[in-house]
Amino acid sequence: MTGDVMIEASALTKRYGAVRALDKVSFEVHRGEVVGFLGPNGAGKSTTMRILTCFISASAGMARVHGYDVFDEPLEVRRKLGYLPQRAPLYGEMSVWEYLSFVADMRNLDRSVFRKRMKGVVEVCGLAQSLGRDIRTLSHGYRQRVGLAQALVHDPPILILDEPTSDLDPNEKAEVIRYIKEIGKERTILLSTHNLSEVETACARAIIVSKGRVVADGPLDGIRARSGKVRYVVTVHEQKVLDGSSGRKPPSAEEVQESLRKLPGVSTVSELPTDDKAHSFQLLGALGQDIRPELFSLIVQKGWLLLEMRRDSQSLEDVFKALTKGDERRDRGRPLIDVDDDEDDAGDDDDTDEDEGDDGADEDADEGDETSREKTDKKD
Ligand SMILES: Nc1ncnc2c1ncn2[C@@H]1O[C@H](COP(=O)(O)OP(=O)(O)OP(=O)(O)O)[C@@H](O)[C@H]1O
Repeated sequence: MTGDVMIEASALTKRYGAVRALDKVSFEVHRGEVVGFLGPNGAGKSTTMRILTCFISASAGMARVHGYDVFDEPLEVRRKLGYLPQRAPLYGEMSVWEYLSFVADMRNLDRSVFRKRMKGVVEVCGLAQSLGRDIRTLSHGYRQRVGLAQALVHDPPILILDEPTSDLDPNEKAEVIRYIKEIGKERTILLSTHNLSEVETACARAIIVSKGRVVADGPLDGIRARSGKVRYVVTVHEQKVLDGSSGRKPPSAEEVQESLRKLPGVSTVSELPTDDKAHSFQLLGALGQDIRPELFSLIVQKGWLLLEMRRDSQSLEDVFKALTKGDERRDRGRPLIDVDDDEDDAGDDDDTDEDEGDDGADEDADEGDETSREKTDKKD
């Protein structure tokens, strides 16, 4: 293994027939990091994760997990990682304990090692009260906890979690994220999600993919600052003016907007909805400039009654939207436009359904889904 790189993807490309799902995706995840893997629907998150976990092969490029090549050394890779796919591979008729011991058997774990390990796993996933219950009787949130537990049974140093909180209610989401944070204290985690607040809670770094490409990779603060803009929110009273400005009339929204727009350094002014008797506006300005003094002078000079003024860097959500704009992928596919790397892909140009996984259970159902989705895409 080179240094402490635990996951390495280098120029990963994946084609499903005419669809280029991944286009030279490269990134590294280091020991101890909890990295958010973000992207809109169809951006290529699951495809990347399925390659890293040896469930499908790439059309081109290279990936290593804990220093092992996912194509040449899949058994070592699987030993080193725990994987929670989008739909956890669970057997509803088994109890939680039966299921986890079944997973341990699949992994050839010694019984005594399994029992010892279960203590920690059960605690960190909050399953102590549910071990005897049939999985089918559990809520979504608890099922995801069982999914997390199965990924931890063999004590892997690396976890790959594919949208572990989708389908959960807000309380369940918060719970699962709490468990992930706890687990992340001792492991390296790649966590895919649509939920930006989850990334802000659990991760210090994020990788954003869009249309099969990495469009941002770095600490969250760096990504937020990427837009090069800061945001100001200014709110003034709709019906009152500043004390001592009695001769003046309260401003109209148009007047406020027009005056704000004229301030030097302001690039965009947009009105924000508000329930109060107020006019509220969002302004965008350059990152290196602070226009609050000018804003304040303007407001005093006009005699407006200021209710709120704040300045903050753009939110992760703003940057995410800007970076992934137009990537709705409603067609769930992206046609192959350039074919510049054909020579890399000899013999693997038209990957069809190719789950190589042996995780059983619902994974089989996934495979069926994929086959039919692939057929639909091909027909289209
Ligand atoms: N088996 C398949 N056959 C054909 N196309 C596929 C297959 N699996 C994925 N795709 C396509 O590859 C692209 C990337 O899909 P992927 O599932 O990796 O995205 P994602 O970012 O995980 O999306 P989501 O958040 O919706 O799960 C999409 O256009 C999708 O339609």
